[in-house]
Formats: sequence, structure tokens, C-alpha cells
Amino acid sequence: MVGSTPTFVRRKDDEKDNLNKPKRVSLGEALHLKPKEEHLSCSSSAHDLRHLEEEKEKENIASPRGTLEVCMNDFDFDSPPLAKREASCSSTRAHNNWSNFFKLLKKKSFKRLGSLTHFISPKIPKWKSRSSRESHVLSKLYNFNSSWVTFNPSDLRKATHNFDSENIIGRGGFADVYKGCLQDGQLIAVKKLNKGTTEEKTAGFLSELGVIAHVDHRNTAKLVGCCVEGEMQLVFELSTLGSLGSLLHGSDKNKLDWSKRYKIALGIADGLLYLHESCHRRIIHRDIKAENILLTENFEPQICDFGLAKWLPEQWTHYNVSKFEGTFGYFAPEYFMHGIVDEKTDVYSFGVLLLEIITGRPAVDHLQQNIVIWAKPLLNGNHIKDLIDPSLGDDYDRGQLGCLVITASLCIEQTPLLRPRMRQIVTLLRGDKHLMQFPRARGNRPLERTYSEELLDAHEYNSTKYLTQLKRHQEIALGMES
Ligand SMILES: Nc1ncnc2c1ncn2[C@@H]1O[C@H](COP(=O)(O)OP(=O)(O)OP(=O)(O)O)[C@@H](O)[C@H]1O
Repeated sequence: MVGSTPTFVRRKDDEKDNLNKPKRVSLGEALHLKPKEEHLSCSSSAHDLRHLEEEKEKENIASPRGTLEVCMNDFDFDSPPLAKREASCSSTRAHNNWSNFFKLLKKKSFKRLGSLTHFISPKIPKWKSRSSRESHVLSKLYNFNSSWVTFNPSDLRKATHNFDSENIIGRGGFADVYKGCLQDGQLIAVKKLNKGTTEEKTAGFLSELGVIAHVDHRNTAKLVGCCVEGEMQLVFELSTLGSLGSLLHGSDKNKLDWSKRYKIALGIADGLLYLHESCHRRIIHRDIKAENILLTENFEPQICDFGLAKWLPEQWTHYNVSKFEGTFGYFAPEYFMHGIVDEKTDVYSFGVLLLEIITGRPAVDHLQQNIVIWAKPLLNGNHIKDLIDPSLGDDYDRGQLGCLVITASLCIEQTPLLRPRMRQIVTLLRGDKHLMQFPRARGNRPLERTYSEELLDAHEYNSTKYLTQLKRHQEIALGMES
């Protein structure tokens, strides 16, 4: 057992229109300003697991047991891979600004990198007004990204017709999102935090802003600026098609033909790879789900909602959290069993998302059936045809489907060690056999599992136990406990 078992925090809000959406565990409540307990401390099994993985990756950058290669050969990859896209890094200037920002804050600890307020607040004299403290933080952030626009409340009121409810385009657990149009004609989405006290909203606002500040990739949401007078609001470029979740599980599903789904899967993978590896800091998103993928008019996916995202310092193997935040249906087993957060927890959520894209089913359906529990037997029995969204008919590319199915099944492996990294996933999804075979060509060790891995797998992540636990945790979390 690793660390303390996380406590479930049940979501309180009862948005009627969100009933069929995956339930996000209340960040609002968890944030209720008692800082979450997060620690570096790893118990031996978590530590060993990560250590084993790192050792293995040093020796051999292919999949831990050769599954990838085997699977790759089982499918037909005749269809041409899509053009390779490069993950772009933010500019050097941005990097320097970010370093300066932290120097200015005289950082002592990176314990809660996703939440700026914790190490900012003590630096600001208590007698100063909130707006003065916020201004201090924001002026540093604005130094970091000078292209952001500071909106005043009247700009945003005008843009959204006084926050007319007609203009609401999204309702999350913590914010209402309004569509708006600026005077120069630019379409925007205004994220207005609506849950919790002013303190809590400020914490959430700064936390999201602090992460998104240095995220710059074509598959991540684009921040235009923000408003801090009165209520705090984040302003993004509008993604005209809304979220992947609303399309996939709504009446416009027919817009998502196979080629669009494939493109979306690749784009999300590119975005996640960027967050994990190409950004200046390792960012773990922690809430990858269909509702947090926005779509531009060209069906380019953009990862949004960095409200839970964490920066993971290079030397850390993982975070250990004691409270659940995120969305049911997307939780990795090591997260709900041990509170472990790292890249592989995002990989698991991405696997669930891939299953949604393939099957058209939600992560947790109206009968509370978990998509992983539903799909596992079909994946194990290779009943691929039974997985495919019936609304697609026969209209899909067999090779591309094969890539998505293989990737999904690896991403939802119960043992994190057996899940590929985003780098490998990007390769897998494109069906690039050449790259996957590269390590063998270099004469690396054959891909065998070690005894301890076998033990660990058998002992801690026994498949039946895993599925039972998955079901049980979901029941507890959703209040269905008998
Ligand atoms: N830039 C945008 N363009 C179009 N729609 C958007 C945009 N940003 C957000 N939305 C819509 O608003 C919804 C909620 O946004 P977001 O996920 O940021 O809010 P939240 O309160 O943090 O949600 P969650 O419950 O996941 O925490 C999204 O699912 C999406 O439908």
C-alpha cells in the first residue's frame, strides 16, 4: 500500500444539464482552502515501481514487455500515416520570463507548483487589500506573458451581452463559460468561476493561470487575457465546435466521422506529449476527459481546463495526494488505490478517452457502467467490431482503428509500468512500425519482464482484483454502496 488511501470527496453540485456528464470530484470542496496534502514521500512499492520503470527505460526505450511491437504486427498499417507534427516549445523569452517570475517570488519550495497562491501569499503583507495582492501576482504573470490582454469588467460585459444566459456555452463544476465577441470582432470564451468563496475562486483562478501561462502548443487552449477587477475571469479564444464531449455524446455526433476522430486522437496525444515532455516543466493535466477537449472549426483538438494541472519537478517520481480530484471514469487505478499522480495517470485517462472516441460511449454511462469494465472483455477477446461506435457503420479505416484500439488497450493497463509513455503513444497512433522497432535494431536487451515486475503485477494489480476495485470505488464515489 502506498501512502494514505485518498479520501473520496463527493461532488455536491447538481447541475441538471450535466447529469450525463462524467462527474468531476469536487475540486471546489477539496480546494476549500485547506491545502491538499501532497507529498513526495513514496512508500517502497510506489518507489520501486517508478524506479523499475526508469531503470527499464534507461535500458530500453521500447515497451516494457514488447507488447507494442507484437500488437503493431497484428494489424494492417497500410494506410499512410498522417503528416508528422512537431510539438512546439514556448519561446526562450517566455522561458526567461518564467524563471524571472519565480526568482521574484523567491521560491523556497515547489511543493504545490500548480497553485501559485501558496507560495505567493506569505510574501504579501497581510494589511494589503486582496486586490493589491492579486495585482502583485498578476503583474508578475503579465510580465511573463506580455501578449495577454487585461480586460476590465465592462469590456467583458459588453462582449457577452451582460453575461446573458443565452451566451452560456459550457458549465463545468467550477465555472460558467460564456461566448462573447470583442469590439475588434474576435470571438472569445469567458470562464467565470462560480463555485466557492472569493478566496477559493482566487486560488482556482491563479492556479489555472499559473499553469496555462507557459503552455503554448497548437493542441492546448489559447488564453487571450483575463479580468481581475471585481470577479476574476479567464478569457480564451473561442473554440467554435465546443467540446469533444458535447459532440461525441450529443445530437451532433454525425459530425465526427472516422477521419475526424482519428485526427482528434492524434492531436490530443501531441498536446499531452507536449505537456509531459516538451514544456519547460513537466505538467500533469490530471483531468483529461472529453469535456476538456475543445475543438476548433477544423476539428483541431485543444486541451483545456488546467484547473487541476500540476507541475512535477524533474527529480520527483510522482505526487502522492490524499484527496481525490478529477473525474470518475478517468481515474487510473494507482490513483484511486494509492493517490499516485504522474504522467501515467494522464496516460490512463487518455486511454479512456480513446475508448470513448472509438466506441462513442461515455466514460461512465447513465447506468453507471464504466467504459473500461465494459471494454476489457472485448479487447481481451479481440472483438474489435463490437467496440466500434455503431453510428460509424463500416465507415472507418481499419489500420487507423487498429492503432487506436491497441493504444487504448495499453493505456488502460492496470499497471502503470505497462502503459506506454506519450512519446510512444504518438508513434503507436500513427502506426509507425519503424520507430517502434528502433530499440531492437540497436541491439538492446529483449523485452522481458523482471521477476519483481511479475510479482508486483500479480500481487498488487491482479486483473480481477483491479476490476473489482474499480467497480467498488466507483460505487462508493457515486453513493451506490450497498
Ligand atoms: N475556449 C472555449 N471555447 C468553447 N467552449 C469552451 C471554451 N472553454 C470552455 N468551454 C466550454 O465550457 C466547458 C467548461 O469549461 P471548463 O472545463 O474550463 O470549466 P470547469 O468548471 O473547470 O470544468 P470542470 O468541471 O471540468 O472542472 C467546457 O467543457 C466547454 O464545453
